[in-house]
Amino acid sequence: MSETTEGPEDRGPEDRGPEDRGPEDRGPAIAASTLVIIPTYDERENLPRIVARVHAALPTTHVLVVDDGSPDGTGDIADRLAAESSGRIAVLHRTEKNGLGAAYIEGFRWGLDRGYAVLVEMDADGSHSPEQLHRLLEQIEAGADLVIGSRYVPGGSVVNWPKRREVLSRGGNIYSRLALGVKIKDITGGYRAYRRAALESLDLGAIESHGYCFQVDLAWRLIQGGAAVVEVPITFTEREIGESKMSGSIVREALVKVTAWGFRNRVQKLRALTAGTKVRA
Ligand SMILES: Nc1nc2c(ncn2[C@@H]2O[C@H](COP(=O)(O)OP(=O)(O)O[C@H]3O[C@H](CO)[C@@H](O)[C@H](O)[C@@H]3O)[C@@H](O)[C@H]2O)c(=O)[nH]1
Repeated sequence: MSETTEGPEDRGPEDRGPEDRGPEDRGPAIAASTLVIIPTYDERENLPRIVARVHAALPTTHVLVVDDGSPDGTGDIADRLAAESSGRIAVLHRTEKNGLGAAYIEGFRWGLDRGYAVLVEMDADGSHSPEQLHRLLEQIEAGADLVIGSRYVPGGSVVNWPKRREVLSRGGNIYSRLALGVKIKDITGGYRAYRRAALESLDLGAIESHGYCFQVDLAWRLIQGGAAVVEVPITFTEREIGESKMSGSIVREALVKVTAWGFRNRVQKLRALTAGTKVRA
């Protein structure tokens, strides 16, 4: 299904100890065992910029690009970046566009197999600022299982997003909160850091969400499992180059799935209530 291009050294974080921390290390110590996963579809101009920003902000952090056979040649650019990266960038090539969820799951598996302590989700288009990644990692170091970079907590913001997109996003978050009974303000947000144990606790093979409701799906599964989920404020900036891959079918998938999860949860709670046991969330 997919093939990997790795940088020349192909060293996972398990190969490095604290003695390897040099003066170039910036940000929290855990940055050196962090993998930033960047899914790409037609992001040829954005990819080199975002990768350079990640490494300028956190020089020891590794990057995995998961490209779905982008027609614009993003995959070739990713290969070139990997070849020049001294092992800090790797690339997973998938044969065709198959959704954000499937791309991330393949990236998570790759990162878990190689021993990374933290796995980060980040868009390629610059909406998620690598300069704010340390905020997410600091919360992982403080004990969180999942940290969501949040546009909708105090201090968070959205810059240059078309009004209808912001309304859709805010509406989707309010609907998810009501349907699922959770307190998270930005459960659809895609700038995240996962502690590896949190991902290991999930049956990744059972996750079928294709589009952006994948974000809700994962957070919801973790909340139900009792994980510590924390939001930190971020500034989300609309892309300057290229186009969003958001579509009607992505919105419909989210609406149908979130409604079904919420309904199922209410039924479970009712059953538990009558049986005298407790259901999370
Ligand atoms: N490999 C792969 N990558 C994809 C696919 N679809 C989208 N991507 C990549 O996923 C990232 C996000 O896609 P965009 O289409 O730019 O997202 P957006 O509209 O800005 O989405 C925003 O809202 C989503 C839903 O709330 C969020 O999940 C996302 O993080 C962001 O906040 C980009 O790097 C894009 O290339 C796919 O099928 N396959």
